[in-house]
Amino acid sequence: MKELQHLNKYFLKYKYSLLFGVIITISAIIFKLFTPRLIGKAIDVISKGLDGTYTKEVYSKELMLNILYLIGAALIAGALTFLMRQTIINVSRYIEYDLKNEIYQQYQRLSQNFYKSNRTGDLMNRITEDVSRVRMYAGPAIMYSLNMITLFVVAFFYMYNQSPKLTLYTIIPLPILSFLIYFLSKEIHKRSTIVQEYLSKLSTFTQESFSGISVIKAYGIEPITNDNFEALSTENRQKQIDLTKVQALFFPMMILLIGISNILVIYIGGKQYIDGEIESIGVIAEFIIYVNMLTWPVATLGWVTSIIQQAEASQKRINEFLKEEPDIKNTVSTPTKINGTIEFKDVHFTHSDTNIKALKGLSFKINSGDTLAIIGKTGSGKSTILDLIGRLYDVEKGVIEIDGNPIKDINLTSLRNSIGFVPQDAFLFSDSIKDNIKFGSVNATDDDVINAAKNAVVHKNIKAFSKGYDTVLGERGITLSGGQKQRVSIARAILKNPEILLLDDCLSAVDTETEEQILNNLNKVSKGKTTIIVSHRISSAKNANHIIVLDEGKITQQGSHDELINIDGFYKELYLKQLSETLDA
Ligand SMILES: Nc1ncnc2c1ncn2[C@@H]1O[C@H](COP(=O)(O)OP(=O)(O)OP(=O)(O)O)[C@@H](O)[C@H]1O
Repeated sequence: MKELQHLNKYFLKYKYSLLFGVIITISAIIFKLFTPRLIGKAIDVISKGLDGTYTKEVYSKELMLNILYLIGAALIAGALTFLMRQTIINVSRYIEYDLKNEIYQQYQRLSQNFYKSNRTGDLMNRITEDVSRVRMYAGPAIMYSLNMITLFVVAFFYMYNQSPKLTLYTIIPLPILSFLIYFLSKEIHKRSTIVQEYLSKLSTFTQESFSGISVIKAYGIEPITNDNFEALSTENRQKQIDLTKVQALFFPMMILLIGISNILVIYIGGKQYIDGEIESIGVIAEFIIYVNMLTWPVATLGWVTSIIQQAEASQKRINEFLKEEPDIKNTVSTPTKINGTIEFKDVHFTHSDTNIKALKGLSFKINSGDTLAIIGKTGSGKSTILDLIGRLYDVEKGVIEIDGNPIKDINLTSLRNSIGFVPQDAFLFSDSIKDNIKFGSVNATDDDVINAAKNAVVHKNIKAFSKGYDTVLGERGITLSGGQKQRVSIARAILKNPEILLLDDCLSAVDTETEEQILNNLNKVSKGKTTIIVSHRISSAKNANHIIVLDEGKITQQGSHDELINIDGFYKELYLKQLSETLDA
C-alpha cells in the first residue's frame, strides 16, 4: 500500500464527500438488514396464525404491519444505496480526473530525452489503463470493503443473538469462498492483462495498415497483411477463450458455496428447532437470507484484495513517471528580454540514446537581426544545432550564449516564446487550418492569420478549399500535400512574430519558384529578426549574411555565398551541381 499513499492528498481533498459516503453506506446496510428480521417475524406470525396462537384479526394486522415495515425498509435502503454510489463512486471519478491531469502536466514538464527513452504506448497506458485500475481502488474497493465490514459486523451481531451455534455453521464456508475468489481474481487479472496486450497489438496493427493502406496496395501485399492479421486474431481468440474459462468458474463457485451454506442452515437449524434450541421457524428463514446477503460481500473481499494489488502495481508505474525530473530546468524565475544574438562556443553534443556525437566542438556567432544558413550532408548535425538553441537538450561541453548570456541563465519560457520554429517534418494538429496557424499566437486576428499565410505563399491554396481557413485537417479532415503542410507551418512561425526564426529544411517540398517567393517574403517579415535557415539547397542559403557548411558535426567551410562559390569545397560542388540541374530543367 506504500505506492497508493500518493492518493492520500486526494482523499484529503474530498474528505467531506467521503465521510458522507461512509455514513450513507453504514445507514444503507443497517436498513438492508431489517429485511431478514422482518421476514423472519412475518413467518413467525404466519406460523402462529396457523397453529391458532393468533386470532384471524391479530394475525392479519400483524402480517400487514410487517409487510409495510418491509417495504419501508427496502425503499429507504434502496435510496441510501443510490446515494452511496453517488458519493463514493463520484469521488473516485474526481480522483481519476485529478490524477490524469497530474500525469498529463508532468508529461508536459518532462524533456525531449524522456520521450526518446519511453514508448508512446507506455505513456498512454499509464494515463489510461493504470489510472483506471487505481480508480478501482479509490472507489469500488473502498465502497465494497465498507459494505462488507458493516454488513458482516451488523449481521453477525443479529445472528449471534438469535443462535450462536447456527451462526458458526453458517459462516464457516465464507472464508473459503473469499480465498477461492481471491485466487480466481488474480488469475482473471493475469489473463485479462494478456488479452489487453493482444488487443493493443491488434489495434496497432490495424491502425498501421489503415494509415499505410496506399503502400500496402501499391506493393500488392494485401494477402500477406490479411494472413498476418488472421494469425494475430487467432492468438487473440485463444487468449480470450483462456480468460473466459476462468471467468466462467466465478459464478458456479459462488452458487456452490451459497448452496452449501443454505443446506447447513436448513439442516442444523431444522435440528435445533426440533430439539427446541431455537424458538421459532422464522429464524431459519432469517438465516437463509443472511447467508445470501453475506455471500456477495465476502466474495468481494477476495476480489477487493486483488484489485488493491493491481492498483498498487499501477500506482507504482505512475509514481515512477511522477518522480521523474525534467533534464531541462528553468532556473530563472524572472522573464529575460531577448534580442537574438546567438553564439556557439566550442559546443559538443552527444545524443544520449544512440551515443552519436552529433556536434564536435562547434563555434560560430550570429548577430541579432542577421541571417545564418547552414548547409551540410544528411546527419551532419544541422537539426541538432536548432534543437540546442531551443534548449530541447543541454550541451555536453562548451556553451551557447544568447545576447551574451549562457543559455541556462535565460528564462526558459522567454527563450521559447522568442523562437519561431519550423521543423523538418511539419506537424499539424487535427484542427482547422486557421487554428493550426494561430497555434502559439491565440490572440491573433483573422487578418493577421491571412497575412501570415500570404507571406508563406499558402493563402491561395487555402482559399481554394471550400471551407477556406476553417477546413479541418487530420484523419477525418483534408490531407494537405507535403509542400502545403510546410507552408502552413511557416505561416505559424511568421504569425508568432518571434525574435529568432529557426527554419529546418522547411522548403524542401516546395518548387523553386515558390521557394523564391517565400524567401523574398521572409526577407521582409524577418527584418530585425535573427534567422537560421537549414537547407540542402543553395537557393535557400545564398542570400544569408553568413553561411556555414557542416560535416560530421564540424564546420568545414564558412563565409558568404560569393566567397564560398570561389573556394573549392562542398559548397562550390553543390552550387555547380544544382546550377546544372536548374539549367537542364
Ligand atoms: N533524437 C535523436 N536521437 C538520437 N540520435 C539522433 C537524434 N537526432 C539526430 N540524431 C543523430 O545525430 C546525428 C545528427 O543528426 P541531425 O538530425 O542533427 O542531422 P541533420 O544534419 O539535420 O540531418 P538531415 O539533413 O538528414 O536532417 C545523426 O547521426 C542522427 O542520427
